[in-house]
Amino acid sequence: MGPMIRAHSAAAVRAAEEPLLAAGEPLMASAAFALATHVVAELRARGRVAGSVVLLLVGGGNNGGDALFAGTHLVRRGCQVHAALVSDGVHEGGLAAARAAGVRVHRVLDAADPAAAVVDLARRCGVWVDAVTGIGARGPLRGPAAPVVAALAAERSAWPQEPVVVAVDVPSGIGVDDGTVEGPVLPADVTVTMGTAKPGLLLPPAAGLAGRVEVVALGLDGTLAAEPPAACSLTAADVADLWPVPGPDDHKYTRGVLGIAAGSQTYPGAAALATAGALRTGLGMVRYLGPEVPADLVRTLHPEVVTVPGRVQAWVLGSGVDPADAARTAELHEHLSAALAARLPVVLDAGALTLLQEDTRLPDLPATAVLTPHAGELAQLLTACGEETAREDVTAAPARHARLAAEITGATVLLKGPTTVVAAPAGPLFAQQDATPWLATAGAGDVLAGVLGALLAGYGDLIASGTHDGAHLPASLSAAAALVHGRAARIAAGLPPGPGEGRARTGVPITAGDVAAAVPAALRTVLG
Ligand SMILES: NC(=O)C1=CN([C@@H]2O[C@H](COP(=O)(O)OP(=O)(O)OC[C@H]3O[C@@H](n4cnc5c(N)ncnc54)[C@H](O)[C@@H]3O)[C@@H](O)[C@H]2O)[C@@H](O)CC1
Ligand SMILES: [K+]
Repeated sequence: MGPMIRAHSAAAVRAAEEPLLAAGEPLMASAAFALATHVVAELRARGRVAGSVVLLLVGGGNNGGDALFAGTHLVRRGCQVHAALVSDGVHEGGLAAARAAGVRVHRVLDAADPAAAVVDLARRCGVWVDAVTGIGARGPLRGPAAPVVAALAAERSAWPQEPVVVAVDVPSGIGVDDGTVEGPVLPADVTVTMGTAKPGLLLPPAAGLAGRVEVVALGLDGTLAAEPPAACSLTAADVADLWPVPGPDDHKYTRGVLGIAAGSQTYPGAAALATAGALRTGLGMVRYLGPEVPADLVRTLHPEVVTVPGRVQAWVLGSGVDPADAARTAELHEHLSAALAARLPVVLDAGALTLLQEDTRLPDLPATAVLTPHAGELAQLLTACGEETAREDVTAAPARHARLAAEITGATVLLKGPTTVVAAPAGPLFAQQDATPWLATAGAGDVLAGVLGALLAGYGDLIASGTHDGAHLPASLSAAAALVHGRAARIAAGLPPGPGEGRARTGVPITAGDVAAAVPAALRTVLG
């Protein structure tokens, strides 16, 4: 289990590089050697290295320079290397070294149709190295590089035996700092990233185009370790560090009591699923508060649940609650007021998000309130806050919108999606890609609310005491809950717990109940 994947912004990487470059550190030489090593490893994994034909797509900056120098090493390893120059000027030293080493240079921009010329060349190459732009990119790809990359992206998926695509630093054209994809991008199998990961390699939708991310430290790790990351992804090891494990002196109240006000006459299942998620996560007690129908169901399914009011250390409010139900929303308001007054953590899900939209407290929430919208709910919430937003705006830039909502409301925002993004008003963004598309099923969100609520309840006293690290703890716990929930879904679907683990398999359909039932198995892979 590796440590947290930390990503830093382009500006932070440049600032960290500066003193090393000033001291004469040969960063590009190191980057190029590491890149060549990774290309060789990919070739070896697929057959032989010598005799392989490699295409370098070379842009006008140092990103292209990395590839040209890497080309010299690949020639030495017996590869036939072609460099397609997709910019009028390219790194001079790199070009001279590449030519001297025997890299075949193609000035494709002189062709009548540069995209067709590159595709022609690419068809002869088993590995494509994407070095058009790196952290120096401004906006989506433009100029002649844009149609070239678009043509290669189309060509790649049309191949019976797809080429291996290795992106240098980032897949060219992604939003390096925000993970947006606003123009053509060539999806990579591997991204060899320099110094540290970049936010766009973790954040959706760009993260889905980066493939496996290999970080080449380049000696920047010391400097960057002291810098808070711009984005990060928790690993199982991080979650194990965060997870509350009971000691011999613990009892149910010290382990955490979670109040759940979820479910309704119309949607009683939400109450059962949120409760199931919470109980399987492990906590002292669940107190379910709601009308008779869901309460009966909860008691029948989970006799360990208490259904009378009393002390709690965290709340889950709103899953399966109809915002048009006046009596029920009045109860939610009451619970929310009590939670906020006591500085207790509170998960605001589904119906609670809708009722928040008319609430004067919306811009004044603490980071200990965790909102759990999906893209459509986040768009509605932002619109209610005066930021006209459509669902598509959120899916195109999830991190930016989650952060905006956190800044406006003061709350922590867990944005549900294929990749879960967590944003607090300050501090790093979290991106968790632990689940499987099978998790897109009714009730899965209720289970997540329960898992998160239980985890927050375990930290409830600490959070209420205000002695924790400000905004960061609820965000870290939210990311941890997303990881465990995602792993539970994978296990329930018959997949290996971590996305990178085991043979690629399709998995089988799951229900939300299956996910809740698999939470202990997911925790076994985390806590051991
Ligand atoms: N500073 C250094 O010595 C090091 C830099 N490294 C590499 O250098 C990269 C950064 O190099 P640069 O700062 O030269 O920048 P890049 O090479 O990332 O990009 C700059 C080039 O891309 C063009 N460009 C910018 N936006 C574009 C767009 N939207 N569409 C098409 N072309 C666009 C520019 O005109 C310029 O030619 C890193 O990503 C990394 O790969 C590594 O070699 C490590 C050491
Ligand atoms: K690149």
